[in-house]
Amino acid sequence: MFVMKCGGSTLAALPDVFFEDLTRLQAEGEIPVIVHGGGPAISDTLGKLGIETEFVNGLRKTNEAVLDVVEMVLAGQINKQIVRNIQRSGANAVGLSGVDGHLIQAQPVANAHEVGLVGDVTRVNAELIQGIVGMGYMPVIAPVGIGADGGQRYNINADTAAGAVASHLGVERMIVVTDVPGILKTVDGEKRVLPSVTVREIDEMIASGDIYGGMIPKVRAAVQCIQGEVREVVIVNGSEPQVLSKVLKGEGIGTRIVKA
Ligand SMILES: Nc1ncnc2c1ncn2[C@@H]1O[C@H](COP(=O)(O)OP(=O)(O)O)[C@@H](O)[C@H]1O
Ligand SMILES: CC(=O)N[C@@H](CCC(=O)OP(=O)(O)O)C(=O)O
Repeated sequence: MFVMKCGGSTLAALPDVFFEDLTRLQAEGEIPVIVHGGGPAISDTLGKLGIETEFVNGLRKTNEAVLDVVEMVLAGQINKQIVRNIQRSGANAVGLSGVDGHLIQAQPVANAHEVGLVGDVTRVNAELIQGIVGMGYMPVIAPVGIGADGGQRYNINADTAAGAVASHLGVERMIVVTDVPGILKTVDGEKRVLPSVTVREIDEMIASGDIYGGMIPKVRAAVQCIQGEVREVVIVNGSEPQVLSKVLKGEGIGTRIVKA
């Protein structure tokens, strides 16, 4: 089993072969568990509705009105689009949000006074995921969390949610699919993909500004989950043909984030 996080930056551009690759892997027993984003689509709909949106350190400032849109777009539009794409390629998929079956339990983030109803994951219902997988369906998870009291919803960054799902499931590998071929660094005036980076190098790259914006929650989630059972997190570009198979075969593709 492996966790695959699919970013909103790349979702619309994912080719049919990406979903065919996913389906083949499932048939071979690799079992993908998918957590998806959809940041650009949320911003789009908020814009159409005239609701202002703002990011603080990569997290969307979220109130109840924003949360309504986040849930509608992520758990509705995007989640079902991915489920349809997987089903079209011949596999079985079930879409859920973190609210369903208390799949992702959350609590307010430490800087809730700045970002509002944004959550950190406290618990993942791994049994529910195992059950869905056991029935032969690929779980497709939208990162909306639910409080322990079952009342409050939370907007969770999709990278953070994926990292937490990977940790709680105890998978060996998380693959982060995005719109760049890995972590890039400018060397001698040329942008290069780093084949692997350690936790220490990540800290240095954030401090120097080499890693910024949407890459920050990805590397933070990666660092957090490789402290546990997850052996490596690989960041890849979704438009690379058969990218998931290549990662699982150990081909040197994208950037691997490893403990040391
Ligand atoms: N060092 C880096 N290497 C590659 N991309 C980076 C780096 N630092 C920041 N980024 C930015 O991170 C973006 C990916 O994050 P994001 O747009 O949030 O994607 P997603 O929607 O897939 O989560 C890249 O398109 C790039 O602009
Ligand atoms: C708290 C927070 O920022 N949540 C994100 C959830 C979606 C997401 O993370 O999507 P990407 O993976 O496409 O960036 C948001 O509202 O945009």
